[in-house]
Amino acid sequence: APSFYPRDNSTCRRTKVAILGGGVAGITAAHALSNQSVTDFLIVEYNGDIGGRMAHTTFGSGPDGNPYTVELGANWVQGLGTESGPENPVWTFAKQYNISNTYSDYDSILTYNETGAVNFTNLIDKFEDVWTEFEQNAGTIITENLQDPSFRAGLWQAGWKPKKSMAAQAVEWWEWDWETSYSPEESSFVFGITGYNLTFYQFSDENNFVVDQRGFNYWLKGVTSTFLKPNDTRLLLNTIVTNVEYSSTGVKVTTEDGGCIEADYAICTFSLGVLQNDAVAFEPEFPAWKDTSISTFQMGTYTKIFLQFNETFWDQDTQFFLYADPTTRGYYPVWQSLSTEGFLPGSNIIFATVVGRESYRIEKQSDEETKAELIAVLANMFPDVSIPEPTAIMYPRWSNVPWSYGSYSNWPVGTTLENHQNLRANVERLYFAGEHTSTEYYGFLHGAWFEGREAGERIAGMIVGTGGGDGYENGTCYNEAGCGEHLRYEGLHGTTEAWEYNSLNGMRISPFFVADAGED
Ligand SMILES: Cc1cc2nc3c(=O)[nH]c(=O)nc-3n(C[C@H](O)[C@H](O)[C@H](O)COP(=O)(O)OP(=O)(O)OC[C@H]3O[C@@H](n4cnc5c(N)ncnc54)[C@H](O)[C@@H]3O)c2cc1C
Repeated sequence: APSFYPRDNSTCRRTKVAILGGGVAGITAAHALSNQSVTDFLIVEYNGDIGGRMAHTTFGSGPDGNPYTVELGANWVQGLGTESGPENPVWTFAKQYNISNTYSDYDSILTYNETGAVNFTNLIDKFEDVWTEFEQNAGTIITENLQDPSFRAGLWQAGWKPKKSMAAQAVEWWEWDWETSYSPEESSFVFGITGYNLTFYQFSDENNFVVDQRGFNYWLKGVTSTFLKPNDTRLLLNTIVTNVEYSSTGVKVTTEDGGCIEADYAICTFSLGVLQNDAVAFEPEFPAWKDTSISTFQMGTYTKIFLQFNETFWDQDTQFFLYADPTTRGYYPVWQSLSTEGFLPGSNIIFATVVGRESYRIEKQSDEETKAELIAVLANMFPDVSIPEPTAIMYPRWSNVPWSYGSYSNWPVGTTLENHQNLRANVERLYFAGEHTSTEYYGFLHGAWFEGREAGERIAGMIVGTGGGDGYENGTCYNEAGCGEHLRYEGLHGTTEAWEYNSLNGMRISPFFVADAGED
């Protein structure tokens, strides 16, 4: 008998599929199972609510004395879609559940340095010209199976060399680090380009910012209510997984409250940060191919720091304020006004964003220390204003959140599709899904959505289609790339071959097709 059999059978709950995590991927996995009439599943969630990194909290106070709702994690629907083309599923649901949102107008921007307002928006145009050139270079790397260089090298070869200009570095941060939470030096060139294209060319280049006072996760609750009853006993909230024992016949999950679940299959949707920080014990230890992928991919940190004042002393009609610090790249570079029409007008709330090393630095500081730095930056940006004392300050410390350990994943330099496929691949009966397993849309809500669906369908295909010789057959497998086990690579090649860009490796859409569409 497999070693995971519980010492005391009577204490374990039995289910067909244990879904570990109730974020977007976990919920869509459960939805996919339900759609194939597999209703014997349990969702185990650390927090008291579903949504995971689509998480909100209350902040400051409004005219009625009640606080505002602000998003700590995901805030935008990114790449909405067009009438004729495919639509981002998150956008489809955002519309269905009337999620309040506003189009992010990236032309609504003012630029600053330590002397105050200075117009360097021409550098934004210049960067965008370079982008057109280097995406062609990325195409060549793919077709010719060449080595994946850093995003920095890609920029450099296309003529973008910002070293001597803090303004150019601020623009680069706005265009790159702000999205990926890593620097160009740390990021993959090829998968940076494909990731960008598959969201912003396949769907559209529009990003809509959510200000719904019910919270962004309201749509996910709506979706959940279509297949779970209120207080459904299949959703275990406030339940922390501590151990996962897996084998070729099943999975046993132990929770901090002493409970356990025995399942035929499990889908682990914990973030890459959770996997990297040994927050959950997996037994047996993962094989080398799995560990290599977990340690290779990066978990970034993205921090929004919210400030409320008694007045709005910045331009009320502008959405974005970009600051080039004289000495430190990425030092409180982007500021967003929530006091602007379409957001939370009259709220007097503005927030700054930092990522990566700056996030780690301020996570170790007190709110007071960070507040002093923010006020000094605002004093640089607005030399004619005597910056008032904020009435509220708040920021999350994502890299220490025990159910996330970071914000979202990124692809490092010199990666291959094979290495990433190993991040997606199941180990025996334990399957994986989440934003980090998405080849096409890593880092995004919709990445988690597609991967959760695929994991649910792969398993449903096995459960529903037991009549077939392979354990599943046509008609019962909904997943385009097949059901059952994932492809995996026990020996990794140095580069990715052009034909490997296929759905078996999580690339359902051709990166070439998208690059062509983008050129039109
Ligand atoms: C600051 C920030 C900004 C972002 N901005 C955007 C954006 O604007 N647009 C966008 O599309 N995406 C954005 N993202 C990314 C987006 O939030 C994620 O891609 C997505 O929410 C990930 O969903 P998931 O299901 O893969 O993982 P998660 O949401 O992390 O779900 C995993 C679940 O597992 C649970 N869990 C973890 N450990 C345990 C345990 N031991 N026991 C039980 N349960 C556990 C967690 O509580 C969580 O609910 C942002 C993320 C952050 C943090």
